[in-house]
Amino acid sequence: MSNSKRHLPVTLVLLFDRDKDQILLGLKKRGFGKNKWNGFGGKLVPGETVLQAAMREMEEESGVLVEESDMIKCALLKLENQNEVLEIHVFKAYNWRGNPIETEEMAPKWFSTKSIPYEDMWQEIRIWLPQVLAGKAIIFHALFETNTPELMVDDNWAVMTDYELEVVDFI
Ligand SMILES: COc1nc(N)nc2c1ncn2[C@H]1C[C@H](O)[C@@H](COP(=O)(O)OP(=O)(O)OP(=O)(O)O)O1
Repeated sequence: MSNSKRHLPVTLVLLFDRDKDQILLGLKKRGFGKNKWNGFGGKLVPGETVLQAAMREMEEESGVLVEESDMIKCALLKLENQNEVLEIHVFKAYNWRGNPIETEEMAPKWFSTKSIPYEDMWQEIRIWLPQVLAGKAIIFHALFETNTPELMVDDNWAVMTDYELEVVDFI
């Protein structure tokens, strides 16, 4: 990986209802990743830690409050294209306050963990999410090719050309 590329940290929170074996996903209503299902998260604001950003974005996008102590770090995704490395800090949570509501950015929906809508999600999720569902902590590094216009499917994240997935004890 090139260290000279811009590294952009963002957060992603996955909420699990253990009793019902369900995961909360949101359909992105606008901007980057519009019409894709994903967890809840986004960019850090200046002065914020990754954990603070994860809590804030979760509440802003879903109306659900997850306490800091209930955020469990479960994955670090390093998604690299020609220009930058998107570093996605992924947390899972089993405890929260409030009920999910539709917001300006996301329309939430509970899914059985056995029927995740992978076909309507970012392409790399189907590779790493099953590991997280199995209770593993992972570091995932993927390379994306962006200069093949005829293959462009996801804006700047056209085609994943290679990846490594490492199961780790902690992140
Ligand atoms: C490129 O592939 C991606 N894969 C996955 N799994 N998740 C992604 C990918 N690209 C973005 N995301 C996720 C990571 C974050 O949770 C959000 C970023 O969303 P956004 O760019 O809208 O960030 P915000 O801070 O909410 O943006 P604005 O407030 O400026 O709208 O998407």
